Amino acid sequence: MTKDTYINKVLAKVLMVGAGGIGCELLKDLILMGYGEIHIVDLDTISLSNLNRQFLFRHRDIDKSKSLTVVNAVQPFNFHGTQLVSYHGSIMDAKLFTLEWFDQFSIVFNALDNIEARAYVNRICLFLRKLMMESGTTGFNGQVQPIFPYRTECFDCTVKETPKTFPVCTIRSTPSKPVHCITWAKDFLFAQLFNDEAQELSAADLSKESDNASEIATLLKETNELAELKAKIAQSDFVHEIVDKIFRVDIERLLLIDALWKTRTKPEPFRFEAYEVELGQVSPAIIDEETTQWSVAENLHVLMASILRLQARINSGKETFVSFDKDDEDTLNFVTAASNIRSFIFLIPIQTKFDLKQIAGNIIPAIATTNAIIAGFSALQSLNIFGNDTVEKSRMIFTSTAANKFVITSTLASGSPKCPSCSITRGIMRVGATQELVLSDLVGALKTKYGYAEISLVLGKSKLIYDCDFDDSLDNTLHQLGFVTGEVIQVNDEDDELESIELYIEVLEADNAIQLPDLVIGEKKATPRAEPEEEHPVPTPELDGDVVVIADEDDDDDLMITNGSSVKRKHEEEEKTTLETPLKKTKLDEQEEEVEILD
Ligand SMILES: Nc1ncnc2c1ncn2[C@@H]1O[C@H](COP(=O)(O)OP(=O)(O)OP(=O)(O)O)[C@@H](O)[C@H]1O
Ligand SMILES: [Zn+2]
Repeated sequence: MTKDTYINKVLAKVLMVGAGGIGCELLKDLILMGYGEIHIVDLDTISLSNLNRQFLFRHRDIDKSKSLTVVNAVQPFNFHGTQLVSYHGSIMDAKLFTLEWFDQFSIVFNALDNIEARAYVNRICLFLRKLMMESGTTGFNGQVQPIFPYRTECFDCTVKETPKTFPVCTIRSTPSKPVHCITWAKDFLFAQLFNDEAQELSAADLSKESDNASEIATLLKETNELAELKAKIAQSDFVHEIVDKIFRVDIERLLLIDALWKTRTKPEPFRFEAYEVELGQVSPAIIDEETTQWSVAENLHVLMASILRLQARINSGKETFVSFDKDDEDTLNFVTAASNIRSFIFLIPIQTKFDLKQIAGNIIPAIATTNAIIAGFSALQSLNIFGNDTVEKSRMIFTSTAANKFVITSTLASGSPKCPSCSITRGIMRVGATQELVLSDLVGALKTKYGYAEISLVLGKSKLIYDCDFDDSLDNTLHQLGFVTGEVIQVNDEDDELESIELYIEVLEADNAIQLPDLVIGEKKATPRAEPEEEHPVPTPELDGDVVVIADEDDDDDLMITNGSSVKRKHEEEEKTTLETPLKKTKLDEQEEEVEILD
């Protein structure tokens, strides 16, 4: 490191987003490297399952804020006296984290676990032309991507595959894989019985997925009966009624729908009586045997035991409902046993509790070593930023499981001309008095400033607020239309001659003018926000068994049932198992071979 690099680094203020698996490692590295000031943002609290790899946390820290806890945890080795500032909140909270706030940092290190937050930070860094060090790991795979805005590929330059979901009818009527039964047990059965916030699908939702009227009627009936049973949760025969309904009555009803079984093997309704003797001989210790495959009677024992415990928790009044959590033994036991008995009925292989936990909870195990390697390279790569030839010296880094190489590097590619984020000219628009300024003021200002003859305006992801055929809102105030700090507006040339632009809206308290950024607007070339094109197919990784990562709104590691999708049953065979984030191909400078890149 040269003297200049050292001085610049010591003076630098950097941001680290995410204090989880990569974040803990990265913070340690940045502190030991002697960065002057590090700000840390994380929205989460520490949970038991974090402790095996997020080494800055201890058992006593469970339920405490991650970002606040890491700051104290690193003090014993904060040899260079790095200033640390932490924030508990989502980086996407534009009120808390304004553009001005982002602008104070020389580098933004992403140590996140979801596409949405990464893409958000990417866009902010593009607006501010700020360097971002993107990193991610999944199991043994990991990568670091330095992003120099408008010079090298940004996070959105490669197509990110939407996480996999399953058609509802596969889950509810015709499961064929363990993961279908797990999803049913966790997202349908468990949620319906023990979680008040569970939402059930309407007939309209179901009809989008199946053309079979009797199937839809059966599924709705199933759910209504479950809701009636749930009302009996405090009663002593609850357990037997549940088992009989879900594993016998519901299955018998499904069997009446001939169309479902023309090409599929029929399920066999479960008869409690057939296992009564064996059930009496099951050792209660079976519940702790995580890596053995339980017999049908053992699954039945665990199911009944877990229902009793969950029933007692709710009856005690301490909890009004219980949510599935892979670290909550009662919920995991219930889902394992219910899923396995359903698998048995549908002639699908049974899973051990250990395997099921991976699938239902944390799907691809996070590996501490991969996090450590990736965090190390993320920190090391940041040193390039302070020297000369920064782009030329920077590399993408990938972990490798090949016998003779641990990491693979590649030079940074330039941004894709089709990228919805970095192929578009962007700037920051500052507006005050949004309660007084009306849309026509803005339309006029935009046309004058940028030379458009006629424009259309799209607010946020897709809200068209103005074009020449839709001028109803011209007299509405910007406030009424939803102009708030953090929102983005896209300006398109109705004549298709000039490029579109995207403006980040920053609402100012005092000033009442519209301040538009100076932008050079060329002739129209690519269509912004274009759909990803076929010519860059995203390969689907081969995974063993049914390991999948599927995101829902709250937890990126959750499985979920497709809900209201327009995919009908005939497409169900097309379902794919995917990683949380996409893979793409890139050329390598050293090996001249192609590798798969994991974001
Ligand atoms: N929008 C966001 N703003 C701030 N922090 C975020 C945001 N989204 C995710 N994070 C944080 O990024 C970190 C990612 O770390 P990691 O991948 O290890 O996930 P985790 O939730 O700690 O672990 P696991 O999901 O495996 O239990 C988490 O601490 C998470 O809270
Ligand atoms: Zn891009």
